[in-house]
Amino acid sequence: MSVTYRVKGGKQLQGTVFIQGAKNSALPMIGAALMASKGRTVLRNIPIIEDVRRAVELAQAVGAKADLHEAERTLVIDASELSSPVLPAEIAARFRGSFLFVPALLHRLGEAVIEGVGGCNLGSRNLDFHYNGFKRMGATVTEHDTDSADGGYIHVKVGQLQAGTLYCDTPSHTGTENLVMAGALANGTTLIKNCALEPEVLDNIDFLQRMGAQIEGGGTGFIRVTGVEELTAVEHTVMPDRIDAGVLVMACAVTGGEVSLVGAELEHLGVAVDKLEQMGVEFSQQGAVLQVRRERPLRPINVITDEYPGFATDLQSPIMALATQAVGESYIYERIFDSRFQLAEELIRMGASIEVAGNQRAKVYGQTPLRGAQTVAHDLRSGAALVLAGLVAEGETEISQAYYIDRGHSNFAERLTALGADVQRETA
Ligand SMILES: CC(=O)N[C@H]1[C@@H](OP(=O)(O)OP(=O)(O)OC[C@H]2O[C@@H](n3ccc(=O)[nH]c3=O)[C@H](O)[C@@H]2O)O[C@H](CO)[C@@H](O)[C@@H]1O
Ligand SMILES: C=C(OP(=O)(O)O)C(=O)O
Repeated sequence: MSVTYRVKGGKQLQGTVFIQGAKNSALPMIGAALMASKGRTVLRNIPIIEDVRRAVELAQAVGAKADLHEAERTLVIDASELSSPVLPAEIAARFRGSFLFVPALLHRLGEAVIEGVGGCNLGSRNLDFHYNGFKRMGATVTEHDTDSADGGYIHVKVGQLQAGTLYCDTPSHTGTENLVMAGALANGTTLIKNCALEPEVLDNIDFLQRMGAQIEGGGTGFIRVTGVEELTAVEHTVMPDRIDAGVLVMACAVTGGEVSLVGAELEHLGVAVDKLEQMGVEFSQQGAVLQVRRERPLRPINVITDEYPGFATDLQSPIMALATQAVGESYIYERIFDSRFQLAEELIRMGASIEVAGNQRAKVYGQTPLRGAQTVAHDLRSGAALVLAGLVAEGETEISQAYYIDRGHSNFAERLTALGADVQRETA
């Protein structure tokens, strides 16, 4: 099935929009739920996105019962019987979060067979911190035909994971989550150094603690996990998605509108708030509602992506689109991924003036009028960013390969349309 978005520009966004549950919280929680050997896990505020649908299919493929109640945004998982250690390529290679199933398979079945890992193509996306951690805990990791056309598979095997001293060379988001989950049912106390501080990592630790895991130090660079005998199925509400919120803030800002975001938390946006304020976006948090507006002309900005609370790399593409409408020269330095600028060529096709130097530095010269064009979403956030560009472009912007948008933003076209935009989603 191919998905295309069509955006007709020129409408100011006004009104109220609901922020979805966080993709990057929900996915590790689905992996963690497979560690409960009895009972039913209930995850509320689950985002209804393609990555979650794939995660549900993957949970079913390894033998769990997983029912996604879309209208209730609730996922119920019964992992009392797991039957297969195989993460099949046709599902696992379609999203990054598939790799978050590995600790549960190691604990429950003593092995995991990884036929593929997907996710946005952003340059190198190594997994050495994860594999090295599993090895330090006693696992063997064997590659089988990984150079072949079908990619082969990786086999991780262990009797029982043993506690160890582990580390991430840089504070990897899913790396931290996987090592914490590996420690949760291991024999002894595991120390993990240089951990990620992202709010979703903390949400997942909170979930694991409810399940009975003994974890200390979440939110610091050092996490200590003392393995327990078993984890219990519990109920948890997934935190709001700060990237979904950031994208919608920028959608409002690019059109010069005024929008209330229900469920968005300013603090979760980290440095992005300060950068957007410098550009001329006004924020006011009233309880669980974040009010956003932009009246004055947008000012240019310098952005360096960084781990939380730095400027999130997942908001780098949207701010590139926004910067095309700022008056002056903006500078973007992408530090986290080594190839996350494929958006630039698409924005240039729409009339933007952007210079990319090497793979990680870009200058955006604004303000340039944008015109509708045929564009391609190269990954999730570049797809969302093209929708933002389309909101201020003259005429119609077509975004193909838009399955990527559906991977991470639920009902994106409908939510923008409810704010007054003209965005259509088509499938063929
Ligand atoms: C499902 C999920 O949560 N995805 C998020 C997660 O991805 P993900 O967890 O894959 O991102 P990481 O934080 O692990 O990766 C960041 C950088 O570290 C490098 N690295 C990572 C692990 C490793 O073992 N070796 C290594 O070299 C990667 O190549 C990359 O350059 O964090 C990213 C960075 O905030 C976000 O963009 C993604 O939305
Ligand atoms: C890079 C992203 O996701 P993933 O890690 O799931 O590919 C993203 O959410 O922008």
